[in-house]
Amino acid sequence: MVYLTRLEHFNAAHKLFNPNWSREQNDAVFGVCANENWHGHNFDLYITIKGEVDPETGFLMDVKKLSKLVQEKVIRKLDHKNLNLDVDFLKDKMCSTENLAIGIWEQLEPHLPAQVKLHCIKLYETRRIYVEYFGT
Ligand SMILES: Nc1nc2c(c(=O)[nH]1)N=C([C@H](O)[C@H](O)COP(=O)(O)OP(=O)(O)OP(=O)(O)O)CN2
Repeated sequence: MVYLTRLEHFNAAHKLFNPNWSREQNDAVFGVCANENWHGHNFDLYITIKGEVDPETGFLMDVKKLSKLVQEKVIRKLDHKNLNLDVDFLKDKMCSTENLAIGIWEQLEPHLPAQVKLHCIKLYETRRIYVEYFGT
């Protein structure tokens, strides 16, 4: 079994805000991240797939094709977007890094070629904050 990782990148705005709570409760729980007028992040997204090496190519999968797929199925929906307002797969969800990582997995996993499995979505919200998701 071999593991292959591709790094992608996107910028997006969001706020952490639970619409079922009062302004005060949101401020108390999320602090500046609940700022009504949004804040932004430069996200780094590490996509790790696993499987066996094809002896004819030496590849698990052509990483350029993986990148194209991630761009098409994930980055296009997120880059330069407002995560609370613009992203169909986050509708009615809290825009945390955890939910974003899970959503990215769900967008990508069904489209991978049969010979590879998705191993991990690792998503950096800031240099110091990241989430790893390994599926259900
Ligand atoms: N479990 C989670 N906790 C927090 C999340 C999250 O997605 N999951 N997100 C946030 C905020 O979005 C926040 O914007 C984090 O950024 P920041 O405070 O800038 O983070 P850093 O600690 O890296 O930066 P400092 O410069 O140290 O403030 C909060 N919590």
